[in-house]
Amino acid sequence: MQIFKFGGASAKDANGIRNITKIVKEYGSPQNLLIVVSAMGKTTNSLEDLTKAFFNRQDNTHEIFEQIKQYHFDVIDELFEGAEKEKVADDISNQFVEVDWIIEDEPHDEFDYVYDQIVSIGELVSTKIVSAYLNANQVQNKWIDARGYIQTDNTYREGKVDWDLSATLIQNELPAILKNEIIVTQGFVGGTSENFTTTLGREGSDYSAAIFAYSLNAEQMTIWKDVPGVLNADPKWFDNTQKLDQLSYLDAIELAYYGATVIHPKTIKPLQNKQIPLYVRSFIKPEESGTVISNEAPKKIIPSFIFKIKQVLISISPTDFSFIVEENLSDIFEVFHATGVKINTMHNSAISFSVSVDFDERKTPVLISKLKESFKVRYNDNLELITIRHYNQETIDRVLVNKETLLEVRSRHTIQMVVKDLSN
Ligand SMILES: Nc1ncnc2c1ncn2[C@@H]1O[C@H](COP(=O)(O)OP(=O)(O)O)[C@@H](O)[C@H]1O
Ligand SMILES: N[C@@H](CC(=O)OP(=O)(O)O)C(=O)O
Repeated sequence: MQIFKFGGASAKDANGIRNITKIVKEYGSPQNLLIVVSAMGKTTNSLEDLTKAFFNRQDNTHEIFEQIKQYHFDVIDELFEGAEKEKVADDISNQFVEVDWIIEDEPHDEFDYVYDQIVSIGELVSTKIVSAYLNANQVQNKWIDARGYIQTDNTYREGKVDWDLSATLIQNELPAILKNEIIVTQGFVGGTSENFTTTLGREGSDYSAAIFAYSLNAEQMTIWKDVPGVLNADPKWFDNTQKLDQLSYLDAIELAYYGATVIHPKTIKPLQNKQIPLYVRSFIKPEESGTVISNEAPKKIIPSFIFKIKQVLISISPTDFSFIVEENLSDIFEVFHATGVKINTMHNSAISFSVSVDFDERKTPVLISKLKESFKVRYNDNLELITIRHYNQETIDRVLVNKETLLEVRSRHTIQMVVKDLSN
């Protein structure tokens, strides 16, 4: 059993979908292959814009949606002909109608719930297109709705997976189908016991693929990316990156956790639990070997760099004479939990607790005002968080050129620095 995952970058246009088909034909097998696909290109961002526009009752709500639809219909136009084209276009129109119904009403429901009902459409339509194109090109496959298999609670935008139920549903139904044909399904989406749609968190399609891999006891999982494999830094920010041919599960979890966006952080643990190797390979050069993530540690350790921008460094101190650890930490964590803000790094002294978090236009102001109800709060925004895994002094010096360090946290293998860019 193999799992392939194709992300938005690989399915961004008609040529991308042709390339996916070529890869499946060359490197996949006609049975025992489950393919997880994300929304096409940057569709999820556009659907987020649509959800916000709908909530803010913006005049351009319908215009944004029309652009999203047109993007998909243009791809269908390029990929299919005649009756087949009409059939696929009809199917996609029917999917989009579900969103039309939502945005024609007034926004009454909770934002996160509505977000999931709208944003999930990206994966539903991309998989219909990919599945139809594969079938039209001699790759027999069945489209399945992941919402019937990946079961979550109702934490919208960050659905918590019910592993036992999901694994049971997957094991009960999918192996029989996979004996005869390939399955094509959605990443990122799940379903609740009441049949509402949830999403698993941004970039969660890798995680979906891992849930299927775990539940089906796959021999291996491959994520096809626009990079040659896992590199020691994001090539969008860093020149002269090096490919890591081999990576231990532990290092991969740490890199993803600290923000290496090449793999969703929740992806690795389920694979590690079942010792399923994860291959990260290039859809541009599929013949190359990529990176393998498994139990085997590489012989040579290469330092890795992770940058996160738009950081807010928040310093929290008691308004009375109490110490931070003994008396205040649980209250502070409670506020972070209640506002759904994740801490990227933290440090405490006797009377202050500092954290760095991603700036979020909705959540950050709420977090700060809630903290201000009980604490003295100071904050600094527009900062960067630099993490170096397997650091040494030379690597630290390299990243700190023209930066002022505001916070530093070190462990044996990892250093994190919150810095201000002085060149702006
Ligand atoms: N350490 C890293 N190694 C490789 N790519 C990285 C790394 N960190 C971040 N990236 C970024 O991850 C991107 C691929 O992931 P992503 O855009 O989520 O793909 P997809 O959406 O197609 O699944 C690359 O284009 C690269 O910019
Ligand atoms: N489409 C979702 C889920 C996802 O994982 O996408 P990608 O595989 O393109 O990162 C997102 O953009 O968040």
